[in-house]
Amino acid sequence: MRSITVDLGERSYPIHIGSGLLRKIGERCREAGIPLRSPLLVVSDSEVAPRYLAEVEASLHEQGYSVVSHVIPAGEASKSLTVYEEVITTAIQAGLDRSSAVLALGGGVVGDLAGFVAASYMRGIGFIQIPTTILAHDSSVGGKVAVNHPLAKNMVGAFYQPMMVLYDLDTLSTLPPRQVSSGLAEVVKHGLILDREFAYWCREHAEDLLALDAEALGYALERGCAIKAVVVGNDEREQGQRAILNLGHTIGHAIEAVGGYGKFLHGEAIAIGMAGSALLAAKLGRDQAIYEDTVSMLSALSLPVRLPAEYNEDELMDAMMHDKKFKEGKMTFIVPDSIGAVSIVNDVQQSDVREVIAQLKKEGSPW
Ligand SMILES: NC(=O)c1ccc[n+]([C@@H]2O[C@H](COP(=O)([O-])OP(=O)(O)OC[C@H]3O[C@@H](n4cnc5c(N)ncnc54)[C@H](O)[C@@H]3O)[C@@H](O)[C@H]2O)c1
Ligand SMILES: O=C(O)C(=O)C[C@@H](O)[C@H](O)[C@H](O)COP(=O)(O)O
Ligand SMILES: [Zn+2]
Repeated sequence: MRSITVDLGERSYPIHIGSGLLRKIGERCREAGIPLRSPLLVVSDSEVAPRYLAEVEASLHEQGYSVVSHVIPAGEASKSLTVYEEVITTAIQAGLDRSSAVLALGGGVVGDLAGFVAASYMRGIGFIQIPTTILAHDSSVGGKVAVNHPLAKNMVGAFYQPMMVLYDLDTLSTLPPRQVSSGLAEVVKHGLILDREFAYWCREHAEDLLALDAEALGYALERGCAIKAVVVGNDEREQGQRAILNLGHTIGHAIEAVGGYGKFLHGEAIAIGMAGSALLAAKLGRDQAIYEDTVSMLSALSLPVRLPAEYNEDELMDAMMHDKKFKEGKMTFIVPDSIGAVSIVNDVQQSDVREVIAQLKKEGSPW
């Protein structure tokens, strides 16, 4: 097992990454000081629960915890205010108190939703992330928790750090191939924003990563978590530099909202968004090679880099203007300066964004 610390003073916490961690969860909760008399709530989804929930519950019971589990339907549509209310109802009925904790067993959907439950139930109780997707190396670290609104992604949420992240890499072996690629989009994003060598490494090792080779995947996820931990440690509430983690998300979030949540997976939408940011970079005078390298990296990871023709430009622009990245009448984009370095550009012209969208659609279907 390897551990990385997210350094946030009194809110610091460890990310434990390794094999066989699910069966140790009970012990970890005891070590973290979660009292036995307060019930725990495990939130999971309909794909993850049949595979991994029993092991988690058994580990908690073994230590003497009383546990209630709430299983949501798998998929992005569950990151909603409706499902949020259902989970809160379970928490109240199960008698969770202010010393209780919520454990998120699943991908980013479960993590973001359960995290918002933990942040808001009785104004905040304990929270533990148990990620089971590649993508969740990103979502389980950093404390952004939220649910979606039909008009805009992650619109209702909070900054709320977990007490720990327990990343059992054994769970990743059951991920469907499309989810593997989607998760790798955020992995390569961490290279594209801050680590040139790592970004090219991802392209070189794309086949190993797609095949879930344990050594390659372990290295990639550790590197991704480490980069994220540093950025969050320096700017927890996105007052400045944390915004670089949003590379590809200005267009990506709009694609998710306009297409209907779940049509494109989050990582797929962000891949198209990262291709768009690289096109914008060329429009703003950066080297065209950035776009070519970005697209070759994403394509090697079996990710889309084009937008289907049916996506309406006005609807996408409208969605972008409801996003958190639209402030004081201006649109923010994270723009690559080179592979491994980006700038936060706060005054992107809408006409440039429209041209980028048109270009992303030019060659038709992304696959
Ligand atoms: N909070 C953040 O900082 C942050 C960062 C990145 C993404 N996100 C959010 O994360 C979400 C996407 O996360 P995701 O890609 O993990 O999606 P997800 O949680 O929907 O999981 C993807 C799919 O894989 C299934 N699954 C999960 N683990 C599995 C396993 N081990 N074996 C088999 N199937 C498994 C799930 O049931 C689901 O169908 C989006 O809502 C995105 O906005 C948040
Ligand atoms: O942690 C962050 O900060 C990120 O931006 C990570 C993103 O990958 C993630 O999708 C995040 O949820 C987007 O945040 P938002 O503030 O744009 O909703
Ligand atoms: Zn993301």
